Amino acid sequence: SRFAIHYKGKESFCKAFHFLDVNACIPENYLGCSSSGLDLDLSPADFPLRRERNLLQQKEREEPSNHDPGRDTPKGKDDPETLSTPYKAGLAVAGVVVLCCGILCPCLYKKRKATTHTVLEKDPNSMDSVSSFNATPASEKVLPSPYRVPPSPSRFSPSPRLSRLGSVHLNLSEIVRATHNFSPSLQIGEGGFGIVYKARLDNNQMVAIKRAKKEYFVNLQTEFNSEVELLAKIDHRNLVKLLGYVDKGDERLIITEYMRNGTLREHLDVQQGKILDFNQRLEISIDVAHGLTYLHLYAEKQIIHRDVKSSNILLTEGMRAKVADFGFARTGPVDSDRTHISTKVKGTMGYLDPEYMKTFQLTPKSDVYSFGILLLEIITGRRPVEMKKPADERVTLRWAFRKYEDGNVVGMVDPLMEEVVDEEILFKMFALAFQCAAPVRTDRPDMKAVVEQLWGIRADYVKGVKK
Ligand SMILES: Nc1ncnc2c1ncn2[C@@H]1O[C@H](COP(=O)(O)OP(=O)(O)OP(=O)(O)O)[C@@H](O)[C@H]1O
Repeated sequence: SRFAIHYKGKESFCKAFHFLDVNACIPENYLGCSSSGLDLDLSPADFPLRRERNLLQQKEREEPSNHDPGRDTPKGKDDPETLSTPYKAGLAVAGVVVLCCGILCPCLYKKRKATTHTVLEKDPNSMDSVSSFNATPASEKVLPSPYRVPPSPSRFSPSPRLSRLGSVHLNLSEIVRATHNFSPSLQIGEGGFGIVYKARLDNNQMVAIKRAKKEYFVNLQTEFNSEVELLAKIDHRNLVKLLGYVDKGDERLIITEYMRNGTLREHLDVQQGKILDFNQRLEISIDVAHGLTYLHLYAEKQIIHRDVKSSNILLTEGMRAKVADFGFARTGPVDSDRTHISTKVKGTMGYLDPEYMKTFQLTPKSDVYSFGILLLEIITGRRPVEMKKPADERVTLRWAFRKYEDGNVVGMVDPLMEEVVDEEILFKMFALAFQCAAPVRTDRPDMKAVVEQLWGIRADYVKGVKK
């Protein structure tokens, strides 16, 4: 019966082995091949995940944009030689209007200038200082599928505004004061986007402030806009809340709620002092699954996070988990009859969906894949790739599935966790992780189904604990 319960997980993962063997996907990519089209040029010696992510970003920076608006402008319309007389008359009227604006604008500008460094004001117009997020540029085709359920019109209504968000009135001088002029003593971390500081605002609220690195400034502009635009539309207890931003001069700052207990990865590494027990790990998994379900199904626009990993899961004082870092996130297909977006591969190696890497087709199921890898990480404590282990044990997904097939789920549990967990519960957790990490996205459950399975596992676990 155990086999029957977990069969789907096994079947999917057997296909995974086949897929990975055929495409030489896992080990080779990590060791420097570029079967997916990404020239990652990685070697075991310089494997740190951050480096890979930076390489992916760097690769993207190197790619010239193929939708230069200047180049795309059709000749004729803007060419004065080819304009008709009524068109010229129209231009003359437009010229007068522009002249009037030229006279009036300095007055209007003066009025606006006072608010340019204020962030997320209650007035929805304060968003004007953020460049709009281009969800589907010309190069990112959206392909049709007959399977997608039509979304409700409200979910995809255009130009969502920020007025419903709680807001913090911030300006640069307040942030400079709160961070003691970006003092290293207040630094709490550093990521691909820049340095993160903690700070106490004038209203006594603790916040985290991400400051873009100036040297990467131009290249990170899209990432900044993406993070701000997406975070601004989101309000869910399992997603880190945006409190404000500054986009002024050469400063780009994102202010989010401060998460006192740091990242999930830090806890798995016991850097915060206490070992996570099984119940905490299960609750964290459920929280993350809730957050992702919200992004995929219930947000105003479908959002695909693209960088689900343990260092992007932050924990509150009460050890509730929230998904953070929306720098790579993007909106899903806009039309109801579309299922995926063709786009550049972004994310962190080890968590990246192999089908997305191969086909460049992004769907919410890429997040499901990353969640599967995260689930393995949560139960075993291992990173997705453990470079210090012998070659055949390095890739956690492979290592875990082999043990699972041998029926040795107990032997896979994080050795730091001393608690004895019922074997049946562990089988279910691993089976779910393998389903999520199936190589083909159609074999993966959606996040809502994942949540339901996790609820079932929690119910069984609680029953077992009460016995
Ligand atoms: N809201 C927050 N509250 C508390 N700590 C935070 C917060 N945001 C970020 N941090 C800390 O700052 C570190 C860097 O975060 P950031 O999101 O910039 O990068 P990352 O996700 O770790 O790496 P990368 O951006 O390369 O994926 C995190 O690992 C975490 O320790």
